[in-house]
Amino acid sequence: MPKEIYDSYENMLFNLDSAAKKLGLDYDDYLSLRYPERELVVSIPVVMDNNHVEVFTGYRVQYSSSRGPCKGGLRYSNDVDINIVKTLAALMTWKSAVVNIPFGGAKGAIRCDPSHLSREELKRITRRYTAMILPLIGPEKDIPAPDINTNDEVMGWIMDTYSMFKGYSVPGVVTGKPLEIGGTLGRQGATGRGVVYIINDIAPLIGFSLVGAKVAIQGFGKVGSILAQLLAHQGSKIIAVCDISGGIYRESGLDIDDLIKYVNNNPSKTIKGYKSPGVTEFPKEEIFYFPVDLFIPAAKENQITASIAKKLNTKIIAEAANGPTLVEADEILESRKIIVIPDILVSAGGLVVSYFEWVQNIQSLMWDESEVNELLMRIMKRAFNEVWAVHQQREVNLRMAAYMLAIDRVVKAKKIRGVFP
Ligand SMILES: NC(=O)C1=CN([C@@H]2O[C@H](COP(=O)(O)OP(=O)(O)OC[C@H]3O[C@@H](n4cnc5c(N)ncnc54)[C@H](OP(=O)(O)O)[C@@H]3O)[C@@H](O)[C@H]2O)C=CC1
Ligand SMILES: O=C(O)CCC(=O)C(=O)O
Repeated sequence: MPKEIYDSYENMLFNLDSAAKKLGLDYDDYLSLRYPERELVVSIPVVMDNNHVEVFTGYRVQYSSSRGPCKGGLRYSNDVDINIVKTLAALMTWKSAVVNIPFGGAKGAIRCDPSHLSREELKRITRRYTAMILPLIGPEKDIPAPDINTNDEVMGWIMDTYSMFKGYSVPGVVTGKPLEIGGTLGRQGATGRGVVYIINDIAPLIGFSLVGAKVAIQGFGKVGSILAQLLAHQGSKIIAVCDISGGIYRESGLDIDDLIKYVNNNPSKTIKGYKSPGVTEFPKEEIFYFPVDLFIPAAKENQITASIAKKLNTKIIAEAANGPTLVEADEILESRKIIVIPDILVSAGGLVVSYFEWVQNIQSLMWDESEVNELLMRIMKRAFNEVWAVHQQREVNLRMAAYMLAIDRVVKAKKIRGVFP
């Protein structure tokens, strides 16, 4: 058993190397996949509301463009560094390949705490960051999208800044933007919707039913809240959720529609202070320990460590967050027969609908929401079936199956392009 790996990039490399080995790849054929194509670190000077200047650090990592333009979200958080951005950019590469859409992978971040910044400060930081990464992005090169603590409004600011430099409107430079400026119907709930589609796909194959299933969810943001709502509407009991402020629990299931309304109206945009009959509070670190049928990490990476894996009391984990499970935890979960549906498959819904948004932008088309959701379901189902087939044929777990599918596709693209001898 390998030592417990807390370095997220090492964690990703471990999975990449294992998949390459199982595929029987030559080291020469996949060595370049262990490195990002391009990394940019920028220092962003911004005049704050108090008229003093602060300098923020920003990142954009383009991991691979072998299968198409680089694609991936932009995160605002105090705990980002180049290592985590590289990891997330790699995961985007594998994710695009698993769902077989013509994108590579990228990720961006700005080290900041948005809860301590005014809207105007955030806007100035975003605009300056955009100007500084401008040579790297564009509809044919690299297309940012929302991730932790960013949203459609932030995407609108990026689009505007990029368009100002170009001298004309370029909607296709970002996805996840407001509908009024070229966003697509269906993007806001797409990641959560994709998670629920995949759980519905796997359910009959493993004798699982979402109706009446007990669920715990870590993270109640853009992804966690929507998937909680969709699962609740399908008859699951969401017994516990948490965000950065703490957790809430109700044995008979939380009223998710009511909770979403509460969070939207709460000035802190958290679940803190939510009261309802039968609801009790718990410290957020305890989210892992409720006896449930389905556990969904929807917050951030490196959450499920070996010690947590030993105690998790669930049948299935659906990784809505990117990179929530450490390698050593994976081994423990497998030995405990807990099924892990990996991030690069189950969380791909947002990416897929971003692809639809980009397609609409470059063709000046506008699709109906039903068209978006139907095609999302088809693409997610195709990806699930392909991962499941590798899982069955090669007798590997679902993460390894997804990595094998993805890496094979990226290596083939590189070979066809003549990158390797
Ligand atoms: N947005 C997207 O389309 C996609 C996102 N993802 C991944 O999903 C995850 C969530 O992203 P998203 O929903 O967009 O981000 P948001 O910023 O909208 O939400 C993040 C949620 O996680 C909570 N959170 C953060 N840290 C902790 C913690 N230590 N313990 C418990 N809760 C915590 C936040 O709480 P609070 O709000 O109180 O800070 C918030 O509820 C990330 O891993 C992201 O990379 C994956 C695919 C696509
Ligand atoms: O919508 C996108 O392009 C990317 C979303 C993302 O960052 C992710 O899937 O992690």
